[in-house]
Amino acid sequence: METLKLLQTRFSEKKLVEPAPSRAELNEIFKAALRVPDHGSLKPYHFYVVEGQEQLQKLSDLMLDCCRELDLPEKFQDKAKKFATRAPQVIVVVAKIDPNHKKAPAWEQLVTAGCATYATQVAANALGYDNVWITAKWVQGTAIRAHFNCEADDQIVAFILSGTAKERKEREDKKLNYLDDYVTYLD
Ligand SMILES: Cc1cc2nc3c(=O)[nH]c(=O)nc-3n(C[C@H](O)[C@H](O)[C@H](O)COP(=O)(O)O)c2cc1C
Repeated sequence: METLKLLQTRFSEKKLVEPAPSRAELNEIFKAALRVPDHGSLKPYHFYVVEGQEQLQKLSDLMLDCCRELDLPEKFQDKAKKFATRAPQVIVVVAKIDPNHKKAPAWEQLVTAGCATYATQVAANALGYDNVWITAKWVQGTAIRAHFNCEADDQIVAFILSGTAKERKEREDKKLNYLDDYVTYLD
């Protein structure tokens, strides 16, 4: 699909089934993610690809642990229990933050990790796949942070649920109707 059209019509899909991007396709996707703007060329992110029932179930169990640790309401526990069945692949994006970097403060590094997440989503879309970026409060849980090797200042910024939409929505650009609310030209 034409690049501009893809960017203008991107949307999330939450009901995801097989197929998900293959290893070779993921390599192409991550090559796109690694080209996002990056003050200081720090590459302040790491991607973990979680696939297969065993690993997805492990992640679901960890989420449940974190719900208990953080005393999250029942609805989060229900979501955690169902997590392993939500998508065939989950791409976890961890912002690897150096709080003492001279040029790029922590917030800039976090923004770069966010850009890398978005680039991952859109690159997968360009290959014909669908996804949704979720987080939820369990990203602060001790067990999940440890599972993804988070150091003290690191932050899990995304679980990208990845696969193919069960029933793909039509692409539309209706969200471009209210540009004036978000854009001001100072001329
Ligand atoms: C940092 C971040 C965290 C998000 N966390 C969640 C989440 O936990 N659950 C959720 O349903 N959507 C979450 N979203 C929003 C979805 O990714 C998505 O953008 C939203 O459902 C709107 O759909 P659209 O992308 O098709 O416009 C998050 C988005 C961002 C940028």
